[in-house]
Amino acid sequence: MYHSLLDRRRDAVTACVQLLSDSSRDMALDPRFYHHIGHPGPGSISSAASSDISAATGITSPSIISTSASAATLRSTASSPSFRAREGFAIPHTRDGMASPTPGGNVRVVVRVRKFLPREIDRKAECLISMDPRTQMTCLQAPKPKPGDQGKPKSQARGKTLEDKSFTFDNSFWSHNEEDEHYAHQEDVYNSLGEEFLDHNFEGYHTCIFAYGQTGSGKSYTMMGTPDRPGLIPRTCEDLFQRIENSPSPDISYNVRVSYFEVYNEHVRDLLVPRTDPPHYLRIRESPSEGPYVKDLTEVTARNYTELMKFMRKGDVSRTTASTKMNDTSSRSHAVFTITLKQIHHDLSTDETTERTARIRLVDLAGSERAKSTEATGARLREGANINKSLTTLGRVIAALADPKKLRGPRKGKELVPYRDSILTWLLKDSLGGNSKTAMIACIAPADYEETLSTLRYADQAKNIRTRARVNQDQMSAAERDQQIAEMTETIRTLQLSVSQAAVNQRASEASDEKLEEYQQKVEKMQRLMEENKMVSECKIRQLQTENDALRMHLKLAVESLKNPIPPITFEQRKPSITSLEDENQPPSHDPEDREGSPLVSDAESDMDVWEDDDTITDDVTEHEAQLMQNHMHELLGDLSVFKRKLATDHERFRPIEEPTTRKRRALGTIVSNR
Ligand SMILES: Nc1ncnc2c1ncn2[C@@H]1O[C@H](COP(=O)(O)OP(=O)(O)OP(=O)(O)O)[C@@H](O)[C@H]1O
Repeated sequence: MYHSLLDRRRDAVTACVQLLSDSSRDMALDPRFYHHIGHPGPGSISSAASSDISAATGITSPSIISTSASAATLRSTASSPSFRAREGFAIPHTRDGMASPTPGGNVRVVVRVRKFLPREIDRKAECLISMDPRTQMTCLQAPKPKPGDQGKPKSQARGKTLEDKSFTFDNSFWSHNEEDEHYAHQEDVYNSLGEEFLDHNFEGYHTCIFAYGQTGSGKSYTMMGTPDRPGLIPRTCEDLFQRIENSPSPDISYNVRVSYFEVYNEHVRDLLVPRTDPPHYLRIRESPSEGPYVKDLTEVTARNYTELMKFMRKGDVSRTTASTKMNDTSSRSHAVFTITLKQIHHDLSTDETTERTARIRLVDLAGSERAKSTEATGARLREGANINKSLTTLGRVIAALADPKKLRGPRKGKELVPYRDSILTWLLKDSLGGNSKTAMIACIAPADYEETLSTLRYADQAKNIRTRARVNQDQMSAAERDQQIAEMTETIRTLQLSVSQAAVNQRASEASDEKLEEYQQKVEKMQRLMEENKMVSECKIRQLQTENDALRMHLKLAVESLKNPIPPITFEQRKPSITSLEDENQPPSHDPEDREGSPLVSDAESDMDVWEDDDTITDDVTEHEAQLMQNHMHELLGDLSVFKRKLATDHERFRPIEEPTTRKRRALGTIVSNR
């Protein structure tokens, strides 16, 4: 139905344009009319073919975005969002759901050195780091020998081999002293890393940025920042919504969801729910399609930047921190902030929807620490041990991924990456070695040789990891989507029955638990699908409203143009130059006979007569044509109303009646009461 209406409307508008072009051959139509309908206007037909504006509707097609995005090299700041990702939906049309594979990329590794903290200033610490902004090289100098080491060569001081070391990274951020012209502010870190990663998200890639380093090296400062110096996470959130709000295309809908959890002492805790005593820990599951995930993790929709920040702060407050000797507010857990960006593009002409999903994972790891330096005891010591355990596993995972040959097990070709040896690495499996574009920010303190060397070695190894990021894209017609929902409804009904049956029969609780879990997952998936359907129908309504407005404006302008045509521009003919030369030598004639003989005067007069005649004829024609077109337009508006009514019905049908969580709870409540 949508198609036939659309085709009819398109034909009619084209006919109107043709009609107007024909009738305007001898009169000038208001140029605003041509501009408004996206028609090139008389005399510029050839350029129409390359126009990015639909001749039928005047609505900017997404391809115009890619034209503007051809300035792919544009750089921008956080306050002026990047245009690089604005490629619209120039989607590679694969129907298998997973869009075209793209060549894998290496993990991007950057390093950032912080300024001295008061305790370092107090002990007159020396800065061991230097960076070359040209080559992005980071140099670590061996510390000066202590008084007891006097006389020994520098390399043997403290009984250890301490040497100067150099490493080259994708970026070396110098944040040690603000007076330096190369000082890297929070904004600089975002501009050279966060912005590009957000571009990837809009292209449909999953991304992960994680901060790594010893305790007190500046990870939380880089990721979260402070209220007056926001870090990478708040900047990403802000830029994300700025881009969405500035999105010029009415046919793309956006959905942003967020979750936030911490891994504390090898347990996962939801940071978006209030703390409980005893703490409620979540379990980890692995699905064949999604990989490892946290079961029952809260995922909420954020409609704007303010809401997103509210969730971020809520989670931040809930995160486990404590004061240690090395850091007053030391993070005692690994925090994983995840934003899921869904872009749904609806093509009105084919009634097909294309969905891009990107997961933005921003991880602030707990810092590695030496019990000797932190002087921790009791709970702090146990936390430290667990932090170190997961970071050591992370190191082994990085080492395995960076050199997979080393870790080929006894079975030929089988890789052994120890993801499962810690909760952190298991959950980050996909981000570290799978479908993700990943970056590591190695944070270093300026005056700790050994810890910094260890961090730089990790970072150096991580450079060799290759991930296999691909665009996560799905294409579906409206009919397919409806069918999927119908199938899912049926599956849910069957599952619900079998869960109730299992409960009634008091069978092994494990089997019923599995069914229950499967049922929950299906219900959640269906809720998401319904939500997306709602977005698609909202998108259709938006597009139609735009077209409707455009059509009304066309009608108004066309009728105005027909009723009040701009008179054609007449050019005063000049005498041929030879005549002028001849006439210059003669006095002006006042004889009426002479005037009659002059072709110039008589032509001008006859022109005037013709114009008067044309005007009378045109008036009749335009009245008639205006009437014709008005009829056409009325018909079209009628069609559009039918179309809108159909959409409103769809919209009503797919509107979620309750909050998803309430629904889920009720569904579960039903099952529990059935048991
Ligand atoms: N680039 C920087 N500029 C100014 N101050 C910084 C910078 N980096 C870190 N700091 C300061 O250093 C201190 C420690 O930083 P932060 O808490 O971010 O360390 P961390 O690596 O997250 O530590 P932990 O692992 O213990 O949580 C904080 O007071 C922070 O404000």
